[in-house]
Formats: sequence, C-alpha cells, structure tokens
Amino acid sequence: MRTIFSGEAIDFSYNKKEPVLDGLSISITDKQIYGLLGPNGAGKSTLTKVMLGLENPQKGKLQWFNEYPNQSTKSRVGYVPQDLALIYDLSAYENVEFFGKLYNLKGEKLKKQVRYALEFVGLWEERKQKPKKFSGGMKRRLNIACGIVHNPDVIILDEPTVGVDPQSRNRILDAILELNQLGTTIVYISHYMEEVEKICSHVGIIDNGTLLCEGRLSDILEAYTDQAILKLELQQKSSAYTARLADYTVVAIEDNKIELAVPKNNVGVISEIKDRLGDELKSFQYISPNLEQVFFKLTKKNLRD
Ligand SMILES: Nc1ncnc2c1ncn2[C@@H]1O[C@H](COP(=O)(O)OP(=O)(O)OP(=O)(O)O)[C@@H](O)[C@H]1O
Repeated sequence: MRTIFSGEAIDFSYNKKEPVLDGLSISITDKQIYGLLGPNGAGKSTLTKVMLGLENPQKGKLQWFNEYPNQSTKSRVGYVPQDLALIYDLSAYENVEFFGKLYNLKGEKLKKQVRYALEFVGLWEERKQKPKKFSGGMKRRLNIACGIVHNPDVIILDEPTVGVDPQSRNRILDAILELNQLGTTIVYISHYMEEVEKICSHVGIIDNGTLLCEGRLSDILEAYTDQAILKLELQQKSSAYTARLADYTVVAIEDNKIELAVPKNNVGVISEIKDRLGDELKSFQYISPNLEQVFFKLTKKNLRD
C-alpha cells in the first residue's frame, strides 16, 4: 500500500491564538475512499486548505506521495471545493477547458480530457450551455469535472452534495465510486454520516481540530461501538411497558414507539425482548451501530448538534 498523504502533528490557527488544527495527524493510502467526517466548524475545510498548500501550518509535517509538497505532487492532486469555482460567463466546456489549461494540458490531450471529464459527470450534451442556467446538482457536477480534468491520482471533494436534489446526489456518489474503481484515491469531506457510511472504505473523524480516530470503516464501527438500537412499535402507549423493559436503556420514547439501546450482535437479547412483550409488540427494527454512535462515544456530542 502506497501512502498518498500523511500529516503529522499539524498545528494551524488563522489568528495565531485559537488553534483550528491542534496536533492533527492523518494518513491516507492508495485507492481508499477516505471519508473525513466531522460537525460544522470542526476544521475539515481548513485541513483541506493546509493539505493543498493554500494555508501554511505553524507546526507539523506534510507529505504527498512520500515527498514534501512540490509542483509535481501538486499536479497529481485534484480539488473540488465546497464553494463552486465556476466562471458563469463561460460555457460548461470552456470552464473545464480553463481548468485543464491551469494544469498545463494543451492541444489534443486537452480536448480529450475535457470531453472525458464532461462525459464522466454526464454533462457532455450540455457542454455549450453556460452554468448560470444549470440546476444546483448540475453546477456541482461541473465543479467535479473541473477537478478531474487533469486525471489526478487523488481527488479531494469538499462537501460535494450540499444543496443538491436526491437524484443528483446519487449521481455524484455513483461517479465518485466509479472514479475510485478506475484507480483514483478519494478524500471525501462531509458532515453527512449516511453518505460516508455508504461510499467510504475508510474514515477519519475530526472534531475541534483533532482527528479522534481513523481506520477502515468496519474496524471503526467494531472498535468504538458496543450497542445497537432496537426500535419497537407497541399496541399501547410505550410508558405502559417501562417496567417490562427496565433492564434496557431507553434512548427515545413517543406514543406507542420506543427505542432501546441493546448489546450489538446479540440475537438472544432480541428474542428475550420479544418474549417479554408477546402480542403487545406490533413491529421491531434493529439498527446496527453507526458512525453517529462512534462520534457520540468519542465526544459525548451528537454529530448533528
Ligand atoms: N478564513 C478564516 N479566518 C478565520 N477563521 C476561520 C476561517 N475559516 C474558517 N475559520 C474558523 O475555523 C474553524 C474551522 O472552520 P472550517 O471551515 O475548517 O470547519 P469545517 O469543519 O470545514 O466546517 P463546515 O462543515 O461548516 O464547512 C471555525 O471556527 C471557523 O469559524
């Protein structure tokens, strides 16, 4: 496995007083879809800027492809920023072409790459249109085309699905999976836990400028959770059953619905609860441990707070 990016003990502050990145270390290897997950203001975009050399850390060591950042390593990295970086007076084609030229693509190679990038995001037919006429999802897709036109080995996508409709969102997620299957390493920055769980092979959780954990998604879920959620729908108001369910932690209760925290992967517990409730139980749903629980365990906060 080749290391794509490593950052060790990075300190960064905008005003030299309050740290935004606080001794943060991170390691991304070849072919991963690395989900960088954290709440608003955790430091995700700042870390991206530091990784791209747009901001200089006060302390720490950064390497791309086992080298200190240089022109050659920079040309192997693609970036799709959170704020759309489009030129609205140019056509979709000209936008992608502009970014291709920034990466020194020329002539036939440039034409080929522009076509590849626009086809990849499904905008080749719309290439002559100006992006001001595009929907939010189409603008996001054009933004991605601009980030991949130079065929980078790794692409950093900062919240690429914010403000898009569900159809465009799925299209973007599928495109990311396809890019990864073609061999591109992906760094996927998001505060949407469900998206990270859906597409990422690896995850790093960031809060207050520190990486709280990183690793294979399945390993993180295994290591940092011990409970699952059991959602029960009952015949009567849930409060009528609290004595029978006193052995379990009630996570939420409303009308005839109740959510219990139960030990994960324990079929015996589910059978026991079903036995205790008998015909009073209308339905139940087992929710496997998720990243929200990992985050709560590490910070005692909810990701959405
Ligand atoms: N240019 C800036 N100057 C000063 N402070 C900044 C600047 N950019 C971000 N910050 C502050 O740094 C902290 C981290 O912000 P950052 O944008 O990196 O977080 P984030 O995790 O990307 O959040 P979000 O999900 O909302 O984009 C926040 O407190 C933010 O207010």
